[in-house]
Amino acid sequence: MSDVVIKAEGLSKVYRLGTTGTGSLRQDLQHWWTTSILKKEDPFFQAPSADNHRYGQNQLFRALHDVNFEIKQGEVWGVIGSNGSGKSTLLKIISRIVRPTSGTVRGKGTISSLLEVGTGFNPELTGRENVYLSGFILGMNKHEIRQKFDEIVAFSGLERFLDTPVKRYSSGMYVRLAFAVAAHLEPDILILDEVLAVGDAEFQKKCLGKIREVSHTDGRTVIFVSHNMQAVANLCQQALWLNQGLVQEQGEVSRIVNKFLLATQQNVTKQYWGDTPAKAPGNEFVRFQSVELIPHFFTENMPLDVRVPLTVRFQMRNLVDKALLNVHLGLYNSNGDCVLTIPSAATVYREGILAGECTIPGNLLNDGAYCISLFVLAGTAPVFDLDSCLTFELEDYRGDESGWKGKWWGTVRPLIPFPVALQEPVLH
Ligand SMILES: Nc1ncnc2c1ncn2[C@@H]1O[C@H](COP(=O)(O)OP(=O)(O)OP(=O)(O)O)[C@@H](O)[C@H]1O
Repeated sequence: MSDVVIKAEGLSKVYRLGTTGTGSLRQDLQHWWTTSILKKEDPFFQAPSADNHRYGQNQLFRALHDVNFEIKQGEVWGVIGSNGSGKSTLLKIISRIVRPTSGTVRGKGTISSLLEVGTGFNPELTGRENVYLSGFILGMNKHEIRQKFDEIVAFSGLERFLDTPVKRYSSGMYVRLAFAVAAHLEPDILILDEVLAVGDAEFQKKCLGKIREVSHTDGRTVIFVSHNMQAVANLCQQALWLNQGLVQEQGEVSRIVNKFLLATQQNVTKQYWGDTPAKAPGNEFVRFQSVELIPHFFTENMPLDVRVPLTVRFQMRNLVDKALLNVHLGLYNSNGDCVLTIPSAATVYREGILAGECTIPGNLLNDGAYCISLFVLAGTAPVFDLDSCLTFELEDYRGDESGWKGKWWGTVRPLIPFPVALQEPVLH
């Protein structure tokens, strides 16, 4: 299709132990710059140890395997996955810093990658000189760079260190400058790796704002790696979930993030889209504003236990006057089985914000991980599915009178009175 700007087909990457790679992105880039561009020896280079990498036969390690996806013009994609799942490798391949072992990535338009900018920094040159150098490497002329220079410097907040060689910068300062350069070059495609892992909260907020501006206002394509699921969910429309080098799933961001969180057992007990209505899940009929799981009693740092009643509360904008709507709450266990469905009554609503809540009683669900989906229907016709919007885990309180301390068999474990009494004692 004509609006596809990046297409990856059958992408695989196999690393050979000890050829290159330190496990640290900055050191990798520094090593590549020193050895491949400056043609010098890198005195600080250390190959990764076998302790922290799982290598297969013949010292080969498969970092990516048969990865396929298409990214369209103006889309913002989040690449998510656990540590070592291949996210940075994928970004390095798209940025053309690393070659795939097999498969292809085809791109359309200019790519500005935080990796590439960071790689281009010469440690001996000052911040100011590196801004110009990066601009030149990325094809800008002196006049264009000068026009952007003040904005880049102001964004980085590094005015006082502009004439300091970047080898004296902390890794946070380094990334601030690299991000400022990459984001201000007006690329067609902006590639960002873990920009939120460094820097203070204020800078992270600024980065998020800039990414939003680059994508929403300027309509550019952004690919964004982060471990911050809240940021991914707020910023991106699509997500690609990598698991041990394989694409576990890809698609609409909230569905993928929630599945990932459920799989990695991180609880999501609240989602709020009130500040970002354009990003809120929904369509031309309804749009969700918030959804929340409220335990009736809760001890901080203690797992939720099976006795606790759980209220699910949501707010949703109804965009069609006199719409006949009903909402179904679906509760699923970690096998994907539907444990129960709770329907609201079908009602004709005026246009406006609807609020609903229902409570799953305590002493009903078994130990385990759960997710909740909300389905909006018009009678029986589907209107919108808010898939896997809340995830949580329950633990048994292990205080059962039967003395059994393990998990109960069955999908549910309701507390149903079961008195057993001696009816006819044997008389001796
Ligand atoms: N140059 C290299 N040589 C050998 N192995 C490498 C090299 N670069 C990465 N790896 C290995 O490939 C796997 C994928 O690494 P990658 O950095 O792409 O993962 P990631 O998902 O970005 O991880 P993280 O979230 O920790 O940054 C890891 O096990 C890593 O140790």
